[in-house]
Order: sequence, then structure tokens, then C-alpha cells
Amino acid sequence: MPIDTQLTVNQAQQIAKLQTQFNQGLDADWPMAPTLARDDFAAVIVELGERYDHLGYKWWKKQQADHEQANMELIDVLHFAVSDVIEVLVQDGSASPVETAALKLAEASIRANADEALDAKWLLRHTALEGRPDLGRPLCFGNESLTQLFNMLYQAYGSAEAVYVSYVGKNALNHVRQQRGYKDGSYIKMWHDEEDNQVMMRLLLGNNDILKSNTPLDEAIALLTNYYDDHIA
Ligand SMILES: O=c1ccn([C@H]2C[C@H](O)[C@@H](COP(=O)(O)O)O2)c(=O)[nH]1
Repeated sequence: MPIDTQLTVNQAQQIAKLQTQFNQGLDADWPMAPTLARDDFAAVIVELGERYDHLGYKWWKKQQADHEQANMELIDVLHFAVSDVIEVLVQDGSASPVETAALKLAEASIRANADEALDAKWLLRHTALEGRPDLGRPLCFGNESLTQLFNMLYQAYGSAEAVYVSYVGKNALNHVRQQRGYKDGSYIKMWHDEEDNQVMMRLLLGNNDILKSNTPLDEAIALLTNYYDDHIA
């Protein structure tokens, strides 16, 4: 049964905006005149590799699949995919790349369907078909690749709403990591016996107000920072 689900326009706009804000925390001039060298597609490839690892792809070794962590890698891919879309729009001369990227996200989320989710290799194939060698980008998130990514996200999370909460949560966690020393290595990634990702999902899923809020990021960051300071650091 196809799942009838899609991002609201407001959710798509939030994702494009939150991604821009996070990237600008690392490089204030991104995306118009970046000063920090970044390679979003290298990151996409590595995140998909991590996904295969969590799925236990090694047929020559006994492994335990961790589907929750594998799904979270798709949320990481979404971060870098949105960044890629915005960068291509800038290179193509768009005057409003963040707003246009939000529109592309909303449209892909309408076209997508969990039943059509395929293995990540097919996603990569589409990014190659939609590549822009003219921009020095052999792989790119065009409209079809974005749809394929949403197919996979819907299969992983069951609804656009769950994808949205997971995105906001991971984006917030990325901020908390930066604020608590991820760059200098002092951040503690294991929260007791679990990865911070997993604790984050539990904390946010237990807090319905964040989804409805107009400032979901601020609320998610506050929740996670308090937890980190009270229980971990
Ligand atoms: O410029 C960047 C750099 C990192 N991330 C986010 C995306 C992923 O959610 C997360 C990956 O971090 P690791 O867990 O792989 O360190 O960082 C961005 O959104 N933009």
C-alpha cells in the first residue's frame, strides 16, 4: 500500500532554511561566496557507505543489522543533498536558491512513494544521470534523485512527518555537537551506552510540541543541550 504522505510547504522551507543556517555556522559566506572548501557529494557517498555498514552488508562475516542507525544515515544524506541542491542553484545563477531548493524538496516529497524505494546504488545511478559535468559535478541531486531519496526516507520512517522530525532532531544535534566541542574532539558521542543519535530520537519523539512549533530548531537544541549538560558532560 502506498503511504499518502508529503512535506508541508512550511516543513520544506524549514529544512532548506535550517540547512543553510547550519552550513553558515561553519562558513558565513555559504552558499553565495563560500570560503571553506566543502565536498557535499563526498559526504553523501560516505554516509551511504555507513548505511551499508549498519545494514550488515558483509556476506563473509557475521554481522548484526542496525536499522535505526542505517535509517539515520539517510537523514545525514538529506543534509548533504539539500546543500548540493542549493549549491547547484547558486552556480546556475538563481537569485533565491534556498527558497527554490525548498520548492524542489516539497515537489519531490509529493512524487515520492515508499513502495518505490530501491537500494542506494540506484540512487547513486540517478545522481550520475542528473550529474552536471559542466559545473564540475559528475553526481548531482536533480529532481529524480531527490524523489528517490524521499522514496527511501519514506520507507525508513513511514511518513513525511517522521522524516521532518528526524531531520530537525539531527540538525539540532549537529548544532549541539558544534557547541560542545565536536571540532576540537572534546564532545562525548556515546551517551551512556548509546549513540547520541539514538537518544536524540527518543527524546524528540517523546516531545510532540516541537513538531508543531514555529521555532522547532531552538526547542530541539534546548532539549538536547539540557540533556547533554545534565546527564553526559
Ligand atoms: O557542512 C556540513 C557539515 C556537516 N553537516 C551535518 C550533516 C550530518 O547530519 C552530519 C554528519 O556528521 P558526522 O556524524 O558524519 O560527523 O553533519 C552538515 O549538515 N553540513
